[in-house]
Amino acid sequence: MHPLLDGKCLIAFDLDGTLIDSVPDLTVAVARALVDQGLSMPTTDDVRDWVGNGAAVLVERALTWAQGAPPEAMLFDRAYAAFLHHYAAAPNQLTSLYPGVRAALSGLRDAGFTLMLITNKPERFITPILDHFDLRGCFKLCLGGDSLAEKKPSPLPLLHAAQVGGVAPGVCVMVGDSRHDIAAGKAAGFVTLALPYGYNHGEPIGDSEPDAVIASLAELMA
Ligand SMILES: O=C(O)COP(=O)(O)O
Ligand SMILES: [Mg+2]
Repeated sequence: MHPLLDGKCLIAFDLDGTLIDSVPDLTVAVARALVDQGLSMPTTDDVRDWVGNGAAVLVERALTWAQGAPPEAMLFDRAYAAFLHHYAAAPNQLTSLYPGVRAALSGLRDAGFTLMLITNKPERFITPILDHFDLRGCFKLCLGGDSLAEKKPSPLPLLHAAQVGGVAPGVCVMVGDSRHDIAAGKAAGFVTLALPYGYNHGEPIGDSEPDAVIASLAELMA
């Protein structure tokens, strides 16, 4: 077991860039949404840097990139609706689990940890994706970016998770790939563990000063 899990009982996991490599499917949905508006298509590398603040900000960043200026409200509304439509049609076509995820989640659950999922993704996409990978049963609670009044980097969803788990923030851990996970974790009083392989706007996750950077989820059980 990783030493920072000592004495802890609740672990909150981020989804995109932490458990799943979702950028290929996000790219297809964003590209289709932009083409629907007569705009040009981004690449996977473009989209990777736009992920992390939820779907609305993703679409806003994509439109700003395509037009060279922030979108007007009507264009945004059309493109956002198109993105939701296209992503809902194929959230799992090209998405894969990162190495070590399945074994770590089942191992930690069997070791007695309460596992929760806190993503900035819209809540409606959580169940289809977790069901696809047969992971829904690992989590006691799953929160999306629109489940509560605030999303990460706000500590609100993490504090809510601790409350639902009936434990103090000091015995909770946040595991994530982006500065928003680490900022939320620090503000909530959680221990923070970071993965370097995900999506962090092109910055090294160590810059956010998590309590530790681990190479993969396998290190949680090692
Ligand atoms: O939808 C996003 O922007 C990212 O979601 P995440 O919080 O699971 O990384
Ligand atoms: Mg993430």
